[in-house]
Amino acid sequence: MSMTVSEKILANASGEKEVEAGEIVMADIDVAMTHDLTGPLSVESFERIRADRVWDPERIVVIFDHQVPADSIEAARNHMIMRDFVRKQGIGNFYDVREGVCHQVLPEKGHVVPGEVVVGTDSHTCTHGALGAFATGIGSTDMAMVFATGKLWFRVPETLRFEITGSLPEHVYAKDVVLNIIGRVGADGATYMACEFAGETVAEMSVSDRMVLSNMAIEMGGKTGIVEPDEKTIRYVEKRSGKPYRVFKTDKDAASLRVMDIDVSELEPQVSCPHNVDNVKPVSEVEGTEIDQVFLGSCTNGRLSDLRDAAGILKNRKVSDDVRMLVIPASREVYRRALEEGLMEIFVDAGALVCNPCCGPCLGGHVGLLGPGEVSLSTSNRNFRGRQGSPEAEVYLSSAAVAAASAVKGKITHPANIK
Ligand SMILES: CC(C)[C@H](C(=O)O)[C@@H](O)C(=O)O
Ligand code: SF4
Repeated sequence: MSMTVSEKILANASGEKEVEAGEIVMADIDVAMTHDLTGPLSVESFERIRADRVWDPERIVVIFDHQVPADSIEAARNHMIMRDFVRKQGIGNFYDVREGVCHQVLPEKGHVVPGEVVVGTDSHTCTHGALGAFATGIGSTDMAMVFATGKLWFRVPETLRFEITGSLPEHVYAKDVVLNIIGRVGADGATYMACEFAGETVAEMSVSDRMVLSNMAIEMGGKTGIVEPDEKTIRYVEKRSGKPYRVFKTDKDAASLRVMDIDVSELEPQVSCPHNVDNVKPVSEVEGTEIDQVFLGSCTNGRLSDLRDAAGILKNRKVSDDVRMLVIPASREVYRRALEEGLMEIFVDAGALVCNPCCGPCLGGHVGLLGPGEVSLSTSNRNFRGRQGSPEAEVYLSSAAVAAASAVKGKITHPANIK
């Protein structure tokens, strides 16, 4: 039977020859990730169901990223609960406060390979689909069951495949592509679907750019965001992981497959406007909007290429006196490489604040919150009311290049217009 890549992975994981969209399967979990914010509830539920030992400590990854270093007594207590769990269960894959955002660190450290089923107690776990895995966010209580049994049930999703063609114009990035798609499809337009990103534009993209696409699949309701593995994926994975992998691809005549064609050759930089991610406009329509803060970072756009794009614009320029700019590398590896390349010097000289790798103000729980009436331009993935602090603040979302150009001007600016 013809199947999509997601169906093939779920069939393989549940010991079936074939599965169909809509069917319920019980799948073996390859990687189970939890973090400092949602982990304590999983641990509590695990104890409540009287589970004693986790099914396989090697398949569990625990990472602290949302509130690091601890910014409250409650956060410190959460860290203690998780450190204790890790110790008791003998979990070796543990990243304490220093490593960065889960969705960057897991791929970087080789925890994810093509063909796997990856679950995490975080909605942006879909990011890992960029490596050809079926990756999805689950609830903390579901995770307790995964910890205990190594299995989880899934309804096999239908697939919505975006066939993306055309070369990206200057100043246009993966972020613009995915914002444009979300603007067209709507925040609930792909609910419970496997969003598949394909076509020549995706083939041209680096693995890190593909992660931007997969990362935002959840913002249109997607169950996962997946890219079929190719040589770039294999190269990325072989450099970082010794795990065996399986390459699955979509059969074009799979019954559950819907295809949407997207041509990006004329695309302008895109901005998602308050207070919904699908309120997407070309930058020219919002150019000149005054901003108070720029946040360059997160699991969407805190990677080395984003820091490079921003530094390219900030070099020999200054962040506007009216703007606070926060630069938060997505991981320690990104931080380290940015240091080596001299990018951090550029940010500091421009007047930006560089923080330790973490989620930062992305979900309004840690550093750099907004006050009432303030406006933020952020490279992250959500702009709901109150997302980065005050419910009376406004959050716009963009690429790293638009964020950097706007930081210089103090208002939303097309990167071509900074001279
Ligand atoms: C804290 C966590 C539950 C949450 C998520 O699931 O996505 C966060 O990472 C976010 O981005 O809103
Ligand atoms: S960076 Fe933002 S979106 Fe990503 S995991 Fe952290 S809080 Fe969630």
